[in-house]
Amino acid sequence: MHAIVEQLKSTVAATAATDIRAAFASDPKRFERFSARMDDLLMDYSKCAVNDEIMVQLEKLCAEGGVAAKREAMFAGEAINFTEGRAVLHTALRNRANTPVVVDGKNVMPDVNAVLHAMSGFAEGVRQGTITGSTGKQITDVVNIGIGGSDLGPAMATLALAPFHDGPRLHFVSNVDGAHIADTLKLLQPETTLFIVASKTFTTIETMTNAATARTFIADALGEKAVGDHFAAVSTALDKVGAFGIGSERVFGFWDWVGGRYSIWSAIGLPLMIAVGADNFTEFLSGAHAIDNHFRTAPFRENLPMLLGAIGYFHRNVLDYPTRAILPYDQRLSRFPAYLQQLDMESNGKGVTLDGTPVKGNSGPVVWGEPGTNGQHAFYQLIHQGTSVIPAEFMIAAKGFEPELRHQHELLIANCLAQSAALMKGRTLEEAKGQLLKSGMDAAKADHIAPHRVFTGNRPSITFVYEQLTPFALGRLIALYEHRVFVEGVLFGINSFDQWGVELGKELATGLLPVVQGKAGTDGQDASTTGLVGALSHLAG
Ligand SMILES: O=P(O)(O)OC[C@H]1O[C@](O)(CO)[C@@H](O)[C@@H]1O
Repeated sequence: MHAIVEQLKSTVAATAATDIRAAFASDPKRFERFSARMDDLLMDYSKCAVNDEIMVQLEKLCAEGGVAAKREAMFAGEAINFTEGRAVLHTALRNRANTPVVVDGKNVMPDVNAVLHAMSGFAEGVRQGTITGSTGKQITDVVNIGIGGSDLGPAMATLALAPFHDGPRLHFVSNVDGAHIADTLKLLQPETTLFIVASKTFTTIETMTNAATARTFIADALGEKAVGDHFAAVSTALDKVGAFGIGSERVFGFWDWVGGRYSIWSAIGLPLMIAVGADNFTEFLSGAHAIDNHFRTAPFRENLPMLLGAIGYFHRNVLDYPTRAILPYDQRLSRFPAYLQQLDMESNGKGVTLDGTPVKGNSGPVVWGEPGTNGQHAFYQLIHQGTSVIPAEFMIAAKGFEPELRHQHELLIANCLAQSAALMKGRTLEEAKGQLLKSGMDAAKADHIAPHRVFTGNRPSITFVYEQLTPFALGRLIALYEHRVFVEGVLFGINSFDQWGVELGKELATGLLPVVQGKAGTDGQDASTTGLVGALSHLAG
């Protein structure tokens, strides 16, 4: 592995591969050679600093890194999340072929199908008004209370699939900041509100605290007995849910082999199903299943997740780029960058390899982004002219859902394509100066101003194009990124499926709560924390 990375670095240095602009000038077939398709989903990576030699080496890297074998181990239910002793089987949740998937000697598919069946019965009951609130009124508002993977997936996907949303209104409460639930409850009538408490562990302090506040909201308005009619729960910890007082017919389970950030396909997707209906949810699963099959069978140069992972690794560990920007040209994908932050950074933000030794080189990059065109008017300045190179990942549908606003979609497409072209082409000093002279500026001033109007170009980007953001297309897009994270994790040599890095802060917060409440002193706290506690308590009065 290390040898191929070194080889890739020398290939980059020796072949002037980073001159993407020159590569386009000399090869009219570059787009055909460095793009791949899966049905209507096109991945254009021709604007990355790759050539055939680099692609051959990346393929070799994936082969030597054992990506294919590890992929099969994941699909087969091996306990690849070894620090937690768990299989990693979110793929079983969308296994529309229903082929057996065996964990600890048991085929999990009957349980997966049974939960899906129960979810659709409940979701359709809420949507059609056969499941009502305690006073018999139809549910108009559903509030999902969860955080991290128990929030980001359904929140992102519900927004993304707004054109398919014909069920009750959905709200998402995640933050332990009381402002979040208070602002949400202000909009709601207890009689017509259903809360879904979503927590894999059913111990997460944010979710349990918000759930207790929601419970009081119902009990105060409708009486203690009404609670059962206004709550449902999603969890792997069914014993803990029972103690909260939610009837078993309203509890939807999943399993420890589903990671939180991979759980949108499980009962965590219940709010999405209530919003768009069971058939659309099934389509969403089918899109992901299509990518799963593609990931397992397509050859490297046609395999979208493999290519995306290999190029991601190339950017991070060969070219040393510290971040990547996710730039959907789709307002409805505005939460997709946040979703990918958890997926990618919680999975691959690790410092040790599988054998516990420090990662050589880099592990996962910082992932960030905002939808275009808004980002253009905010941070694209730095992407175009800043001192760091930031690989950008664009995505755009050929068709919007508003035929009457087609001209707006055309503008959106033009902007998306213009950005990747500008990043690649840039503008030389001569071009900048020529433009200024043409505009009538005198030569001395043009000399002075032109450097500020230079774009270095050669800034890499990947663009995804698809027909329309349907449930199928969204499922495909998410699964594509999941497998990209998997490929990169294998190449980094890390376990992508645990998240010990979130634990220390949680432990310290538990210890600090009595200090903040004034029930314990600051003995043993560091001087900064002691000072901050003092300042906050003084200000709170
Ligand atoms: O679903 P739970 O158990 O409430 O956890 C919420 C989130 O918290 C984390 O464990 C991180 O603290 C995530 O991995 C998870 O998605």
